[in-house]
Formats: sequence, structure tokens, C-alpha cells
Amino acid sequence: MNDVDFYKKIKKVYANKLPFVVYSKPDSAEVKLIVQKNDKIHYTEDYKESGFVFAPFENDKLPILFPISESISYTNSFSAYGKEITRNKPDTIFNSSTSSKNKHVALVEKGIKFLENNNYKKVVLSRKEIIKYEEFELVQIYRKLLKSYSNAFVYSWYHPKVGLWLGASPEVLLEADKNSFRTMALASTQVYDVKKYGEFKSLKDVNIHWGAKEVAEQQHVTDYIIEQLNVHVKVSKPYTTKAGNLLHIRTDISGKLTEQLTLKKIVNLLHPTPAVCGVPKEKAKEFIVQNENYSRQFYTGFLGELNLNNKSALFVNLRCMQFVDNTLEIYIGGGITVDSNPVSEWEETVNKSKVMMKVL
Ligand SMILES: C=C(O[C@H]1C=CC=C(C(=O)O)[C@@H]1O)C(=O)O
Repeated sequence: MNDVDFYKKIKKVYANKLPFVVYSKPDSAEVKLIVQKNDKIHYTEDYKESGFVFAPFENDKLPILFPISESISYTNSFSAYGKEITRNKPDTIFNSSTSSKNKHVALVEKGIKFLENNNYKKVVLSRKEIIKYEEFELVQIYRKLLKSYSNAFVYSWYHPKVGLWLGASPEVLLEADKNSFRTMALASTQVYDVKKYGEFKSLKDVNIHWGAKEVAEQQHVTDYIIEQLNVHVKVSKPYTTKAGNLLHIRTDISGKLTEQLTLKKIVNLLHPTPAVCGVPKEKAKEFIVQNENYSRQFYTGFLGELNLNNKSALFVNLRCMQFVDNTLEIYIGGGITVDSNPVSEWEETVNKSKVMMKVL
């Protein structure tokens, strides 16, 4: 399918209120479109079906599935634009105000006390930035995301009964083929500082410095994943990875699927990962649900291909936003440890929101 027809198709299915997802995997030359032929909501329970899943943060709710048997798929190559895309400026940014800063700082302070009092290691706390945006143009924003974040999982997902989401995730939850799986421990954040490190060429050319808090925070994530899986796994050294203008620390972890350690089992062990929830998982989740004061919905859930040609590729839903009633809601958070500084944590969410703001 050529570029024009492919993007016209997306506009048409969105206008006709059919469920669809358009996505591109990290560093892939392909953009895929899956359109469900009806507007039923299907779920997956055992992860044996084939299709595209979209799961909420709360792991007691089932992931939504676009079954491949009820969908039509299209593929397009990832090409440069024909013409420069014009900017549709957002009308008003509502939430970056002092009151939302104070609220987030207070939440982080409460989080730190919760960790100290219970001797827990980490909790990830988040918020929403709300932007009035009447001139929303789905295809235009999607293509800008694609162009800006080619090393991320870039998607737009829609179901008329659920909503419209867009994002550019840097985090793999789980990749699997018939016999093996790969996951990652991703955590800690700093802005890529051009003044300090020079114009970006490759991470190999720069020596990035990480503080002790960041190194320890990411190590908790690695340790927790290894402990949860509780089988022999291969673990890489931690290294720096770039997502948009942000840097994170990442460790790759891989192992074998077995009769005991199935896809479903691993997803249940990993989701929600300490990169988006905390350590210990259930206690951190309880704190999040009781104290964040809003519903994360699909932010920090996961999404991706399930058993397509015997392969699965699931990503954590980070750096994402939802379009609701002429507003865009950008979801952003960060990992809190006892050494966190509440104001720096606020600034980190502002930096993360720029990943999305940049394409508006
Ligand atoms: C929770 C988010 O990021 C997670 C992933 C990478 C680094 C993170 C951090 O540095 O805190 C977070 O754990 C988010 O982007 O909303």
C-alpha cells in the first residue's frame, strides 16, 4: 500500500468508528495497521490467541484483544514525508501550574515516607497533564511521533467504546518466540545534555555519568525481575539507552520458555514492572491506587503483538497520551526511592511530558 492510501485508510476507519491500531516496532522499517471488522470488545485470558493486545495498569483487569481472525492487516514501509508537516499548536496547557506542581511534590513526599516507614525500595508515582487541543489531527501527530522516535514502539490505538491512545514507548515488557523470551530492566532518567556531552551522534562516543541513586534504582528493577522469574536467565551489564531527549539505564534479560514458564506466567510475573509500579509490587500498587488521585487506565499497562507468526512483542505503555473531548491527556511519572528529591521528581515529569509536547 502506498503512503497516501495507507494514511487515508487510517482516517477512514477512525471516521467510521472501527477499532484499529497502527504501530511501528523500535528501529523497524515497517508500519502496520490492524483494523477489527466490528466494534465488539474481545479480551484475552490465556494469551493463546493471536492478535494485538492492549492491557490496563491494573493487572486484575483483562487485556483487550483485536483477534487477527476478526481483523484486516495492512503494512506500509516507513518513509520520509512528502511534505513538511505543519504544527497545530495546542490551545491551552492547563495543568503545568503551581497547584499541580504542589500536588505532585506532596504526593512524592508522601511516597518517600511510605518507603521509609515500611523499609520498601521503590514506588513509581505519576500524574496527568491536560492540554486543550481542538485541532487534533490523528495522522499528522502519529507521523510526527514516528519521525521523532524511530527507536521506540510508536503507536496509536483506538476502540470506539474505550478511547484513543497514542504513544512512543522505550520499554519492552516481553518479546518471545516459540522457545525463548527477552525482557529488560529500564529505569532512571536524565536529560541528554547537549552542552555537557556535545551534539548527539552515538552513545558509544560519550561517557554518560550516573549518580549512585540512579544506579541503585535501576539495579532494584533488575534484581526484582530476576527474583520474580526465578529460573536461569542471561543478564547483560547495565548500559545507557536513549529515548527521545532522555537517557535511561537498561539491562537486558533473556531466558527459555518452558511448560511451567509460559507467556501468560511471565506477563503475570512482570506486569506491572518495578519501572512503573514499585518494589514490592503489590504494596506499591496499593499505594498508587490509593494516593495518585486519578486513574492511570492504560498508562503503564502494556500493548503489542500476541502470537503473530509465533512471535510476541509486548511493550510497556509509557510516554503516552489519550485524546478525550478536545483535550489531550499526557501521562507521566517517575520512580521514587528514599533518596528522591520531590522537586527534582516534579521536574522529571515535566521533562518526560516534553516527549509528547514536541509532536503537538
Ligand atoms: C514511569 C515512567 O518512566 C519509567 C521508565 C523509565 C524511567 C523511569 C524513571 O526514571 O523514573 C520510570 O521508572 C514514565 O515515563 O511515565
